[in-house]
Amino acid sequence: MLELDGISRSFDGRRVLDGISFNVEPGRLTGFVGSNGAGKTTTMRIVLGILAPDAGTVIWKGRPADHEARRQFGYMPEERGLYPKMNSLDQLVFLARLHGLDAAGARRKAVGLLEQLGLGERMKDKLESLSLGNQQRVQVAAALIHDPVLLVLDEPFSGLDPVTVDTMTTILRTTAAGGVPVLFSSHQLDLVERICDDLVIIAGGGVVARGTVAELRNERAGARYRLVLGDDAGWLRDLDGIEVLDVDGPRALVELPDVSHDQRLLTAAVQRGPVHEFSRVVPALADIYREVSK
Ligand SMILES: Nc1ncnc2c1ncn2[C@@H]1O[C@H](COP(=O)(O)OP(=O)(O)OP(=O)(O)O)[C@@H](O)[C@H]1O
Repeated sequence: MLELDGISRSFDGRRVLDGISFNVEPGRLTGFVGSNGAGKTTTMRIVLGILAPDAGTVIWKGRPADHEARRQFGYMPEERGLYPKMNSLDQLVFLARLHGLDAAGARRKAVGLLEQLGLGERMKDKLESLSLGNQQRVQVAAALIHDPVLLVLDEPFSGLDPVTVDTMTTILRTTAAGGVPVLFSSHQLDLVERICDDLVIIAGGGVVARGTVAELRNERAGARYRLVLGDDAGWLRDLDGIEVLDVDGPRALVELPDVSHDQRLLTAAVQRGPVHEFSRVVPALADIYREVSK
């Protein structure tokens, strides 16, 4: 539904984005990952129309995104940008009115969102008096105040404790479940791996990997297997065509010529005795990230 097609952008003659293309599908959480300075914020700003690309197109529902389409996008910028001295309710009412709601409608919407985000009791407190996690919730509320058709968030999880991470995750999931494409950047790979449906990794100005987390992990999994047997696994060294990488008592790590040999290995192990664990070693997202970002 959101499509980035060949987006390029330079600053002071230095090319930061060089033909970035990927899609963000409705109803899915897409994680956007890349090292510091890889160009995530620049990409998001281009999606929102805050920055213009030197080349390429942002396409929304099959057409180049124009001002009208972008008015309906929701954005939580890296620099946040709400007023610290104003209370949450007033800020949200103000934003809702900018989006065309009347006074009563704006208030209803703002109160509803704040209550949904667990801030009902604090809505009259100045933003600066709230904890970082609660401030972040207000920032998300600001991005959601006009029921956006697309939600883009720059590092929404940064600085949050595990409980607030869960609240933020629920907010993003609920938004996605309503059919909204959600794109968020993060440096917390374990978190990205856990919550996102699709993943885009950028490095060196381009997209170096994209797909579902499972696809990316399975594509890069070799034919390496971990076994935990009933007793010493040293006998695996005598099996033809199997490279034993490590044996530690009943535990072993082996490499097969390819995955089609796995049943032969399993059968041999079962014939010898109990098999407590037999699993293909699949790389973690952090390993994939390291590999593709080199
Ligand atoms: N307005 C600007 N003028 C000059 N250079 C810029 C500008 N905006 C971004 N850059 C440069 O472009 C590169 C990409 O920056 P960007 O903020 O998009 O990266 P990022 O992936 O979001 O990084 P981080 O993870 O650290 O937030 C950086 O080298 C940055 O210094």
